[in-house]
Amino acid sequence: MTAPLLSVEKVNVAFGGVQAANEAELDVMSGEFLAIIGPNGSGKTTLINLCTGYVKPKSGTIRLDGRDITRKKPREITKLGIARAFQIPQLFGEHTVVENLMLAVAAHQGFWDGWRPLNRPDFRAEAMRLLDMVGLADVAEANAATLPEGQRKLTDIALALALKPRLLLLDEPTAGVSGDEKFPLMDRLTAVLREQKVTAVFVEHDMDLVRRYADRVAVWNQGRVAASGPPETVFNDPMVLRDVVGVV
Ligand SMILES: Nc1ncnc2c1ncn2[C@@H]1O[C@H](COP(=O)(O)OP(=O)(O)OP(=O)(O)O)[C@@H](O)[C@H]1O
Repeated sequence: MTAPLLSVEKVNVAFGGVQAANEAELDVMSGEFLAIIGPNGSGKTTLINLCTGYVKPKSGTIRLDGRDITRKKPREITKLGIARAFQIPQLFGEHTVVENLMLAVAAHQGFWDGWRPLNRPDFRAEAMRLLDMVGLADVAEANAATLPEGQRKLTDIALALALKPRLLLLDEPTAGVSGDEKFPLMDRLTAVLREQKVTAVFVEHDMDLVRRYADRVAVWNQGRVAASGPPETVFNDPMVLRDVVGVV
């Protein structure tokens, strides 16, 4: 059997009396598009924080391609290949879209030291390549603050791809996006990730999106996976329907 790209092994973390990860176990296979669903407060964002180094577990191990990354800093984890797209895209609104991308490209290449000129042709070319990939070349010169939410999300994805990740973690990629924009956004996102061979884990509350886009669903409940499998199996599980889908 192939080894998982990411493995979460018996991970525990508590905040006060809340057990946000409770002997959590999860394997993510290379090439998967895995959805994480579950009730509010069940630990979905904590899982992302653990895998990106923003929260350290009390016990347990997290591995990327077999390598222990449990105690590594967020920057080191990014370098090893895990990127994250935030629920609320963090863009420099007063700068153009392409300038935002150029900063990410420069940072990834180690040029983020505040004085080197960032406006290099090679940074711009790479930034434009990434924007083209997510379908935003036309708005490259627009101020980031003027973009509609769906395009802001795609810009955020392009920023994450600038880091050349093997695994991308997305916390509610369509949160705040209008109903009309959701499906085109997810179509573009999944196409780009498959084309770039990036494995993805996405936390999602919209079950229509999960049914349509996930290869596999992991149902989070009380800090651990309560069920997992292809969408058609998971959404026919009476426990999931009763305890999770009814409340998400
Ligand atoms: N940094 C923190 N400090 C204190 N408590 C936290 C922290 N992070 C998470 N928690 C708590 O841990 C539990 C799990 O939170 P988490 O955000 O991971 O859940 P979630 O499943 O992502 O919820 P939602 O669907 O509402 O985003 C919650 O009770 C939350 O209040």
